[in-house]
Order: sequence, then structure tokens, then C-alpha cells
Amino acid sequence: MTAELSYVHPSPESPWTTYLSQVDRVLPYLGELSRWADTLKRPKRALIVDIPIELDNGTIAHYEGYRVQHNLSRGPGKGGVRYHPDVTLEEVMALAAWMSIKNAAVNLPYGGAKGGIRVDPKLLSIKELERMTRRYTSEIGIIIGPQQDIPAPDVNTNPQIMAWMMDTYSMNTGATATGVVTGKPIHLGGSLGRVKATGRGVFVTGREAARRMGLELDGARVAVQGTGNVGGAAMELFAQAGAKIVAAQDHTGAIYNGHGLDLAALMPWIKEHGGVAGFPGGERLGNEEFWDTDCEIMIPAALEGQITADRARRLKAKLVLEGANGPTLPGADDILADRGVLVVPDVICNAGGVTVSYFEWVQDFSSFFWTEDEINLRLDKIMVGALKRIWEVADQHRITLRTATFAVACERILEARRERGLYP
Ligand SMILES: NC(=O)C1=CN([C@@H]2O[C@H](COP(=O)(O)OP(=O)(O)OC[C@H]3O[C@@H](n4cnc5c(N)ncnc54)[C@H](O)[C@@H]3O)[C@@H](O)[C@H]2O)C=CC1
Ligand SMILES: O=C(O)CCC(=O)C(=O)O
Repeated sequence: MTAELSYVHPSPESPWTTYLSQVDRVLPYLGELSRWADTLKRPKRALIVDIPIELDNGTIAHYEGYRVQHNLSRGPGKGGVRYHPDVTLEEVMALAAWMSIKNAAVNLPYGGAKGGIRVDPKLLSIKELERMTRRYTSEIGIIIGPQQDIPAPDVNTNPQIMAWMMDTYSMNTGATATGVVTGKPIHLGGSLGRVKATGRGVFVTGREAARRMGLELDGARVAVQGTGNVGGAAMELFAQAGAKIVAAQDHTGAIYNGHGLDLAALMPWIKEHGGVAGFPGGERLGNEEFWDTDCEIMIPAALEGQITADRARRLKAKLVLEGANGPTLPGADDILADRGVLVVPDVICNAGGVTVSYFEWVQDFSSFFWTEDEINLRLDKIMVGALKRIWEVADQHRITLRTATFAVACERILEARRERGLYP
């Protein structure tokens, strides 16, 4: 008998509720190990921190920060840090839990963790952003470390923020510790290929899924939500493979071009203007209309809970590639499965980022750095191998790729849990 968590009150649409229902679906496939499954339904450790900083105008602001370590059975915690005004403890718990599943699905020697600050970073100056990042790092410094828990970039965080985190942790501990975060700038122990790795993983899993479905990438129409690190890199790789990016949406709006958006013009536009809105090479599309786009492939690569039941009924795509974490609500998942739309779930589809983070961590420890070709080849091999195993389990039990990924990952996590035992 396991008591409910007293500190969360999730709504039916919260990411934590979505995650719990995904775990429930996998229980019939865990055999004896299901005895240990409650361990997946509660984070091992959740730290909430106050982050006071002095703003440029001399006033003091306080931000709420989190670092959650969901499961550490297979190794140190690993997962990104998000800066967003809607971040909550429950959201970070779900994101940390999905990291446990993802890391086990690609067989990395990590547990799952995630962090975040409830802030709109676009409202901060660069100096304020640095002060907030450094204070947050000091506050969570009691639970992170190269062998304990290794943060990385997520929404609205980037290599510069990772550099400040690495520097702050190193100053506080008295020695340069490049392995404390990944996604760093290259000359500070970062890895070639990390910036585009998540988008590359989305492409690799999409390429494999399309091959199995008999869907030609050359000429395929693709719609992408989110044009940041993940969506931007995925769009470029699909376009290089001959696909047409017909629609793109981000926080500034949505655009459409039936002949394919010209990425050579769009990407610099986004960089300069902060988003797709106003791009002259496409027609303006309503945010809701975006989900009705005629396309073969839909890539949600922004935030959670975007594919609702209603949108799942309307979606025209045959293949959904979850670049974002948790973009599809459980009810919508069922509708897509009933409609024969293939979903490559987040916990494998976007695992390319953490896989190259793992390569970065290994390179930092050995102080020996690989070429970008080596990294991309190894990434491809790991993603293809992991997806193949997941597909076998899906075929064996006639279950969705999401439940199959959870089955593979939960078995690995719970086996480690069982073997380690309960008592110190
Ligand atoms: N950065 C990474 O390595 C990884 C990121 N992810 C996930 O991918 C997703 C995107 O992350 P990044 O590309 O890193 O973030 P980013 O900060 O680089 O880009 C986020 C994108 O989402 C868009 N967006 C924000 N709010 C939106 C809204 N309400 N409607 C439409 N678009 C909106 C933004 O305009 C931007 O284009 C997140 O779910 C993240 O957790 C998953 C694995 C690794
Ligand atoms: O690179 C990492 O360690 C984690 C990336 C991440 O946050 C994610 O996969 O959602």
C-alpha cells in the first residue's frame, strides 16, 4: 500500500497525470517487476529553491526554482533545465520522470532528473539572466555534481547558461568540473553535435518509422510546432532529405507555404525576429488552423499537452514525431492509435539530445574529444538500435510504441531497483 503524494494535486491535464497514466498502461507487461512499480510514481528527491537576485533597476526579485531527481537506480540523475513562466513542481516532476524512461530506453547509465525556474527569461537583461542562473546553480549545488546529477539545456536555456552553471559549480567546489553539466560551449568541454542532437534524433527515428510505413521522405509534407533548438534542427534535416516543411508554428504565430518554406531564409528570420511571425515567404496561418495542415508528418517540438483529443481527431498526418516532451494527452493518444496514426513517442523520439549529452560527459571524463562524424554515427546507431528493440516489443504484445518504450525502460529501471535492494 503506497500513500498518495501530499505535495501535488495534479489536474486531469497536468503532465504528471499524463505520466502516471502512461505508467499504469505498462503494468500488465512488467510481470513480477510490477511489484516495484510504485517507485516510478514518486520522485526520489524534489528540491524547491528560492532565487533572490538584484535587478538592474536596483530592486530585489525572487524566483522559484526546482530540481527533481525522479529515479537514480541506473546511475546519476540526468536531464535539462527549463526557464519558463509556467514551470511548476508538478511539471518538473513529470519531465524528470520522462527522463528516467528516456535514459533507460536508450540504455544510458543514468537515472532521470529535471530542473526549472518559474520565470520569463525574455524579460531579463543578460546580466540578470546570469545572476539568476548562478544563484540557482548555487542553490541546487547540494544535489548536483558530475557523479550525482548532470543538468543540460531545455526550453529557453542554452550553451551560455550551461557555461555559467559549470563555472558557478566549479567555483563553489574549488575545481573545474566540466562534467557537471552538458550542452556547454565547445571550448569549455562541450561536444560537437550536441546543439543539433535532439533534432537529429527526431530525424533518425522519423526516417526509420517512415521506412517501416513505406512513406517516402522525398517530397513528404512536414508541419512543425516549435522552431527552437529541437524543431529548428529537425526541420533542416527533413528538408535535406527532400521533405517539404509546409507549416511552422511557434509562440509568435504560424505560417504556411504549400511548396515548402525556404529554410535558408526562414532560419535567419527567426533568429532576427524571435519567431516565424511576419515571415514574407509564407502565408499567415491561425494557431488552431495549424493543426489542420495537410501533411504526412507532424512534429510537435514546443511544449506539453499540445495534441488534445480534438486536435487528434483533426490531424491529417500519418506519422507524429514527438520532438517535445509530453506533447500528446493520453486521450489523444488513443484517438491517434484508433485512427492508425503512428506516434513515435517523446521518450525515444527526442532521446538524441541526452544521448549526445552522455557522449559529452564521457568525453569530459576522458579529456579526449571525438569528431562530429563520429558523434553523429554513434548517435544514429544507438537510436536505430533502441527503436528496433522497442518495435519488437510493440509487435510482440501488439501495443503502441509509447507503451512498448515504457515496457523496455521500466523493465530496465525496476530490474536495477530490485538488484540494488532497499536498505543501505
Ligand atoms: N533542447 C533539448 O536538447 C531537448 C528538448 N526537448 C524538448 O523539446 C521541446 C522544445 O525544446 P527546445 O527546442 O530546446 O526549446 P527552445 O527554447 O529552443 O524552443 C522552444 C520553441 O517552442 C516555441 N513555443 C513556446 N511556446 C509556444 C506555444 N505556446 N505555442 C507554440 N510554440 C511555442 C518557441 O517559440 C520555440 O520555437 C521541449 O518540450 C523540450 O523539453 C526534448 C529533448 C531534448
Ligand atoms: O541532454 C540532457 O541531459 C537532457 C535533455 C533533456 O532535458 C531532455 O531530453 O528532455
